[in-house]
Amino acid sequence: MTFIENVIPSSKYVRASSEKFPSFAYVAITCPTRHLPGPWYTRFTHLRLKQAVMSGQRIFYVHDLHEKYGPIVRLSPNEVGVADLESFKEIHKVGSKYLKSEWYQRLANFPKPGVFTMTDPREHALRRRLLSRSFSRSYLIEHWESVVREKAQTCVTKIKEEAKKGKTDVFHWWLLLASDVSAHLAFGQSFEMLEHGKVNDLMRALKRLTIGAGLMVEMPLLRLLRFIPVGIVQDMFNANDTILKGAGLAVEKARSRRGENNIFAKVIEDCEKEGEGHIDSMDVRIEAMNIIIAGTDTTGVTLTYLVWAVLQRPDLQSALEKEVADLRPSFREDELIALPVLNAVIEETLRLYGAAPSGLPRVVPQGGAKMEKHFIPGRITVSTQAYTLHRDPQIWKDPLEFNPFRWIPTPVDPSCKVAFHPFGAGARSCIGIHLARMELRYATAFFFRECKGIRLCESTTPESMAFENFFLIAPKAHKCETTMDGDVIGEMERKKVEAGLKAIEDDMKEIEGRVGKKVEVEVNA
Ligand code: HEM
Repeated sequence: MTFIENVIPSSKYVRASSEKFPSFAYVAITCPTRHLPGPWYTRFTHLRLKQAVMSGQRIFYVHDLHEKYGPIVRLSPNEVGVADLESFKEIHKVGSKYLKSEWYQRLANFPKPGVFTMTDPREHALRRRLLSRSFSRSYLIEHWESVVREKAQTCVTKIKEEAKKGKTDVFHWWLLLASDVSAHLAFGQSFEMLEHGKVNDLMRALKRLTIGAGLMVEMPLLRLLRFIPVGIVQDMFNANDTILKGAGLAVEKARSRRGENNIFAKVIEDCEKEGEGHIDSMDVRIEAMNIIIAGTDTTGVTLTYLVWAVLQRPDLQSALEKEVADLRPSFREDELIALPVLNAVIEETLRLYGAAPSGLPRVVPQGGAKMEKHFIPGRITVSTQAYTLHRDPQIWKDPLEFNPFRWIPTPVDPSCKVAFHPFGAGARSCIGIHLARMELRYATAFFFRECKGIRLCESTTPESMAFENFFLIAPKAHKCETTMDGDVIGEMERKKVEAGLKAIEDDMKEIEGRVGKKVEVEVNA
């Protein structure tokens, strides 16, 4: 690979050019996106974009470029950012010819692609149809609602116990909840991670492997690290076989007709009954892992930001606490769906803090496409990011304000409805949406019912909660501490006294300024 190919990889025109004229001038002149708006250096290289990706800043970098250059912006010679609503609809509509880019294939760290990483539309449609039935709302309600409810309740009990003793990290607990739910669905048995307060070895290994895959997709040379015989490095870059072996339990459970089945029992049954599609035992293992990867951090992070957003607004917190306090003790999801404040808070959290706001890369079909007023050539990658569309002032009133009441009454403005896509859109939208919403509703309801008056700890600040963006977002500090310890009224009184003393100090300074000398005052508390 020449230097130029390294800077602009996997591009035919660069390969041809580097053989003849290995010069930047040639690259800039032949760049297929040279006519589009964007910083000058993006005609030559993807390095600036890559730097943003590797430092966890991609959504901010791309968002700033849209603010500066408009809804269509060149991000690298082969990639274009799109924040235009009409183009977004075209790219993600059902039956779209814009297919997932090879980025997803490179992300697949297993021997075969699964539903998330498949790029071939026919292969994907067959697999998706098989899995969809197990993720439909009616199937989930019939078979899994009680499991989700029970786990959300256990999780909140743990949070409350810890919060009363001092402080509790809700980020840790929400991740455990989502992990426990996904694993139970995939394996057909509870790993009791909530009960133990920590993830099990298989989940820990899977997490490391996912981090490794995320790094390798950006820096393919890291694959060489597979040969370094150090435990943590092996876990990140070479643990596929061990993990897939562990995932064999998913197959076992699905094939046994005894005891608790997992979601694949239905998939295999349908597959055998109707003879449509094919899913072998390796596919089941891979999909089991995919569901855990796709269903854990997404839900855990979203719940964490929900708590963070609400606890900063005492009026909203009281309204939510009151709404869920009125539920009957054995409430079900149907009743939660009818609660206006609870659902509005979830929607607004998904708008500003949904865990997957990054660019979703798709390839422009052959022949190219017109987007806004620009022509985008075929085979160029276009990516739309929810982070930008969810903050577009042309679509949302006061877009940066966390205001759940914009969702009441529904339906909201039609363009908001189109632009709102925390779960993606079209044929590749999130298959776990009903499960995720069920978890969000139960966890939020139990939390604000059981943990009345819970507060953010001083360690939880806008800086600690700033986004780190590695495809998903997460709080920079990797924690979100809350507390129910101490006397809330006393705490409020202390704050009032402090505010009063500050006001007196300010007045004194002003008087001193006027009289031109220091004034002594005695405060008797
Ligand atoms: C709040 C929680 C969640 C959010 C914000 C979320 C978000 C998303 C988004 C944006 C996509 C589209 C990705 C793309 O186009 O590249 C997606 C796809 C997907 N999600 Fe989720 N997700 C959540 C929860 C879940 C859960 C609980 C599961 C399963 C247990 C799940 C499984 C999947 C799968 C398998 C796909 C790929 C679908 C396909 O390509 O056909 N997600 N999700």
